[in-house]
Amino acid sequence: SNTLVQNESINKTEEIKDSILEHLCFNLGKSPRIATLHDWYMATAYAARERMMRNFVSYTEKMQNKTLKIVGYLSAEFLMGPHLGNALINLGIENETKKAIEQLGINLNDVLEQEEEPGLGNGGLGRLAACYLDSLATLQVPAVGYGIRYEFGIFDQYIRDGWQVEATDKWLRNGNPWEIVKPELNYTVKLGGHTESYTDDKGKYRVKWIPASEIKGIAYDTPVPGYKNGVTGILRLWKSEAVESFDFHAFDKGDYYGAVHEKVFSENISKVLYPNDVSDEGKRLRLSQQYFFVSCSLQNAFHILHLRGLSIDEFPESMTFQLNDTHPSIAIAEMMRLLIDEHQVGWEKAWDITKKTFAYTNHTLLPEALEKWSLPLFANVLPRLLEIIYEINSRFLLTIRDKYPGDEDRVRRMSIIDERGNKSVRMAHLATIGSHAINGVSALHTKLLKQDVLHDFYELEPDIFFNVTNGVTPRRWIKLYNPRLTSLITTHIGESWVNHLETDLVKLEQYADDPTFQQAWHDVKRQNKTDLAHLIQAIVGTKVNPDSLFDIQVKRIHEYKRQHLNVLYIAHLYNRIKQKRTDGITPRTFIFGGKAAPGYVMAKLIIKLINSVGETINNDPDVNGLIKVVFFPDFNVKNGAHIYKAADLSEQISTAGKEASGTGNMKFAMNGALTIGTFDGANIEIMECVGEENFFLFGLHAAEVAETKSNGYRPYDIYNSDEDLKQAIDMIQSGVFSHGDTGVFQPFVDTLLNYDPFLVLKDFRAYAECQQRVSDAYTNQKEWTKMSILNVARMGKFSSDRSVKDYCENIWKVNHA
Ligand SMILES: CCc1ccc([C@H](C)CC(=O)N[C@@H]2O[C@H](CO)[C@@H](O)[C@H](O)[C@H]2O)cc1
Repeated sequence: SNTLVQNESINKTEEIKDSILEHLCFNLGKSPRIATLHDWYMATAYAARERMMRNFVSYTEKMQNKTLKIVGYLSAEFLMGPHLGNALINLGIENETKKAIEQLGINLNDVLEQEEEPGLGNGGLGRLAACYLDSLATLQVPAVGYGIRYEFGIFDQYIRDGWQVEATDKWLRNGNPWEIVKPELNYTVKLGGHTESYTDDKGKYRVKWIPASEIKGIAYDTPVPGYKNGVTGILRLWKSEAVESFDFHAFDKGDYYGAVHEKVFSENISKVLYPNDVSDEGKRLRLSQQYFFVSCSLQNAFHILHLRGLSIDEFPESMTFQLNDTHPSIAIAEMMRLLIDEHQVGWEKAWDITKKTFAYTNHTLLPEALEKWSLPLFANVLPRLLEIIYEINSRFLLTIRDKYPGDEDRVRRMSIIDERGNKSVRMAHLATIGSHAINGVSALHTKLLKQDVLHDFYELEPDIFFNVTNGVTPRRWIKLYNPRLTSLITTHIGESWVNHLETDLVKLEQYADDPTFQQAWHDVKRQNKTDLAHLIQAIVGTKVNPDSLFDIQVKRIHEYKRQHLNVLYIAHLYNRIKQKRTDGITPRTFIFGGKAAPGYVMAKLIIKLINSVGETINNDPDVNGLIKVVFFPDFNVKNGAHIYKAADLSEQISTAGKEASGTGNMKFAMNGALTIGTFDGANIEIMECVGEENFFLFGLHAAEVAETKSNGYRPYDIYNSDEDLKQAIDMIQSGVFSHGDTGVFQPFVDTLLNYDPFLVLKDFRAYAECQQRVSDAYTNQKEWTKMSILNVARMGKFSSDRSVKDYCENIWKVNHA
């Protein structure tokens, strides 16, 4: 009965309070009287971690079970976001902890704000890995996330005079209560040097790698709680250290720098995350980082195999690895090296084990994002791995010549080695040839992958190509970050939806026409918008109207994501307002957010343009607040918490065929925003689920984009044929938004009028007309609210639980809860 439940909750509150006070004393050596907010955060974090560790230990015990197949998720990025809030939700103690902390005279939100975000990722790929770890634990799939413990994550973004300014992300400066160092789990990784072949005592041909340097990798484990199931998964991140951290002899000789040189060199490997999320820089340190964490992870896997008393032959049945894009794909060659050089397995058997063990997920079709390592660099950093790749390649090309006799062009196209120019290693080819399954991340993306980037490989082995459409975890992205919507949903359909989204969320449909429910739904959104308006006022200093339509575009800044199409429309609206052509213009607040890769000049110029247009419009009395423009700085998981729940309109306007999937689109729709979007990535599947009538679609389809380009696209002609567009561009060019400075945005205008590689001008008119349909629809709040309810109700498919189940059933062949 509920008195029992109440008592139980009271006891739990007491328990948690005591536990927080104990950790404050034992771990922090502080009394409540002098404790800082950060101390209370640390104490609460330890209290939560304590509850996870019991499950953690029993879970690692469970992993000993020989029959289980463990999933290893290899990713150079894990964008986990703050841990505390999520831990309380998944442990089911958020209410009791809130009470306990209040009884100690503090506010839970203030404590949560204290946590530094572990920004160990750039964007979509890194966040997807984090959502998948949550679902793996919630679905009780034995799994380990393997990655790099960067000392500095993605940079903090500041906006100075409208420009992005990067600052080092010292996320570890106040310590990290969530990680447990495992010094006993350390592995040596070789770099550089050369190889020597010899015949071993059994007369067998062997190769020895004499490295130029050796690095030590130390494991740091972070517990990953499943949702209310007593399961805690593992995120195992590797930190690089020197094998010998102090060279006494160099010191003796007074060569003080020499004495610590190895230490500095070694620790540099896991020092910082590369902040690019599309263009491959091909830097030596990046390749060393990739090989470092992959080698540590595979050596750890063989260690676990041994601890489980399993033989090398049983490797593929006992452990399977997912390659999160090509960044860890050197694993294919490293597996072969460990099997052949360290375990004396023959080539064929080693290859059989390797191919059965690995699967590869592609996350982008952009040519500049496909990793290709220059051969000389590769040979210099990883000489033994290159030898093995040559052997893999020559044996593979034999099968191609066999299957397609005389088709040398196909051989050239499929080779891992790109012989053109100064030769390079195509990592997507290595990943594909060495995997038993390849998948894209949305139906359209997988189709284009088969048609285009990996077409030859698809023709060769069509059955190993799968689609697994992305998903996001409803625990963090609805229950944690939108508590008002969560309780409205739960009071109407129960709470099973949180981990049965596919089957249960749709129960909401029955309330779509219910006026009371509609009102409550509208109020939730209104309150969330008010909260965001306060935050924007506090951080940016701009006053926005929570009754205006909140039109939000938050994601990494990139030309294919077309933030500049959005800005062009805003300039057009401003132009109409200045010309007193305001009919049909609904009050709107345009909110942007997103980081630009530090070396991406055009992306940084687009940030400046957004801020300049905003400054002009927000301070123009003629506009009088009809529209406002805000650039929300430092967009990350923590700030996303305030943004997704407050949107009326989600901008998913990438050039068709360029956004592999998108996951922000899912987070917005799951929180009641309607989408204006192109026929691209997962937008298509979202529209199929929510219904075309509840989605604002516009623009060219991928095939039309290709056709437009192949027919010779002349953006200037469109500029001259669309007066509204022309005037909007002329305003930017003539310095209307830059205090008369006609130079600052010249590169932007030139690129647009002469190249426009992402067809912004071509889609402008359709976008503007679609935005008018949005404005018209928003005037009917009842209808809009109904559409919003139906959007949420029909988003069940996009839970990361469904995605992980797809991987379990089609690729990893493992059971799940
Ligand atoms: C070599 C530099 C680099 C770094 C990261 C990447 C990632 C693949 C970029 C990325 O995050 N891709 C995004 O992955 C998401 C998860 O699948 C998708 O939803 C996005 O559409 C895709 O852009 C490419 C190249």
